[in-house]
Amino acid sequence: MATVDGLEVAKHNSKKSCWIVLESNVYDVTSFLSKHPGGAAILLKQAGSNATTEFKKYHPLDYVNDLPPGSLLGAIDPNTLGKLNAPKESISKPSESVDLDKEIPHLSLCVSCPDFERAAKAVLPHKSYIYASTSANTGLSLKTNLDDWSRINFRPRVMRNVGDVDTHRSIFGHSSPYPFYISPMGTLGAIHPGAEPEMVKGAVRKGAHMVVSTASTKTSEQIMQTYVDEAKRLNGASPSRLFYQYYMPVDRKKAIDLMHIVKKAGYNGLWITVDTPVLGKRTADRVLQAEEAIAVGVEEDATAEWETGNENSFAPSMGGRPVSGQLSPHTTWEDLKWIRKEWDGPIVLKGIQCAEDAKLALEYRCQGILLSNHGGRQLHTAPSSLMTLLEIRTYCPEVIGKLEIFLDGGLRDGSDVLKALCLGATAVGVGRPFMYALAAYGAQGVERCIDVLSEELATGMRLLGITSLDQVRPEMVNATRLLNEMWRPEPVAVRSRL
Ligand code: HEM
Ligand SMILES: Cc1cc2nc3c(=O)[nH]c(=O)nc-3n(C[C@H](O)[C@H](O)[C@H](O)COP(=O)(O)O)c2cc1C
Repeated sequence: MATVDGLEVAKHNSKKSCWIVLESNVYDVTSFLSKHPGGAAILLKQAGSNATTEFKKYHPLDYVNDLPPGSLLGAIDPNTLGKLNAPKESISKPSESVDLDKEIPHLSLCVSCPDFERAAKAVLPHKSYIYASTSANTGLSLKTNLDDWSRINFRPRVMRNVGDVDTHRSIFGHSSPYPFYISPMGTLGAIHPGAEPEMVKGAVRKGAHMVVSTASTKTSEQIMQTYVDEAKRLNGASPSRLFYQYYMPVDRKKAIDLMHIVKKAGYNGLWITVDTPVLGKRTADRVLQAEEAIAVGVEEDATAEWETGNENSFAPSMGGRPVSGQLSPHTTWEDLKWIRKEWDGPIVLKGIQCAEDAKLALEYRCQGILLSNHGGRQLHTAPSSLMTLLEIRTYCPEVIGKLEIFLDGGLRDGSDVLKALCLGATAVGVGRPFMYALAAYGAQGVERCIDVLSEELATGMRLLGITSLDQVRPEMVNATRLLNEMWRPEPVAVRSRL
């Protein structure tokens, strides 16, 4: 392979000709600028420079194989690395990389979930914090998620000998000390240098289950390897299991290949995300991208080239842009038939938002449903998962007991977990609190966040008058306020009295 001089690379630093160094190779990404789902600006900031560190925050290295043929120009001459440009400064406030030296609160000061968000905000680059914290449109779905938990109250019983409590629950036969798991979240490399493996370490050390995102920074195999290594280090003592969140590639062959990779790697179940036929409107991310583009002198089109096509092989993740090819607007219930042929383990549909679809999931022989509105990042004013659970209890209660029922969205306290369980949930997913804990403290933060939720749960159980999660009952909560607002079918024929 030819050797390229650093001085030559440095000259190709504009949108007319944009070269970057990744690991030891030089790539011409000029024709890729308008196709990059992360936008042209982020590549142009690296034009003529070594983009490896920045690249690794977002992508596994094998992404370079998806550059157009002919992009690889040769190996960078190692003696000329000093002649490369320095990457252009980002406009992101306060800094572009995770700065672990920044003043963050001592971990012991994190005693409830919101404390992790404050710590993360102090340490995260502005762009990463926006990615993690924001939601769709004006943010109303996220607000509903958070609010609805406070609209249900407990109905506690007293004098019940609550000395010892057991918080164990199983997901598809895999027992865990907790009835909550870590929700799948993409692009953790932008949150912590250790990315998904760092999150896995925290989960395994505490015995919590975790669902791994298709849009991860590391490959599914690398993430599983960390799990295996960490479990081995603990002499197999951790009951943790990894499940896989699946964004189905449009291309059938790629979709099947991905399932085979995941199965071979040893994931214990497939969480198929179904609330994402297109990406929701990620308002804050889009503003940020536009600001970045203006700062490097490119105007991002409202619809870039890659948004109009149908095919590529990638997952949606960070940023305000949809990635075509992975978000298939054409998916239907019938697809579950061929998926079932390829995947013989448990299937959970992630993103069920009404009773009718819960019933369909049962008819299509899924093993579980996850009631979720994607953390408020998809449909503007979508229902909270709690509201969907009440609908299911009212209109198709037979689903509960036949399917494993999961909920996520806005859970920020162990007592929220308890409320969901009282109403029939098998277990719940928690997203952002773990992301924030990872951002500020790495695996240790993840462990701490598990402890916080677990302690709140155990205290809640005692004060509610139960000692095991087998004792939870719907009459232990008062859900009247939410029930009053629950969807009801239109009366069939209302005759006018006028
Ligand atoms: C060289 C080949 C590259 C390919 C094939 C590629 C591909 C992609 C794809 C498919 C996405 C969509 C989401 C995802 O799967 O994560 C994406 C997003 C993104 N990429 Fe790249 N990328 C490349 C280089 C880079 C480089 C060098 C950087 C940074 C310097 C970068 C930064 C980003 C960011 C930040 C996003 C998220 C969107 C945003 O927040 O703006 N990419 N890229
Ligand atoms: C930053 C971020 C990234 C996410 N990435 C994914 C993803 O890649 N796949 C997916 O199915 N859900 C994704 N989600 C949704 C979560 O799995 C989950 O539904 C949601 O975060 C739960 O809400 P909570 O964050 O309020 O706990 C993401 C959520 C956030 C906040």
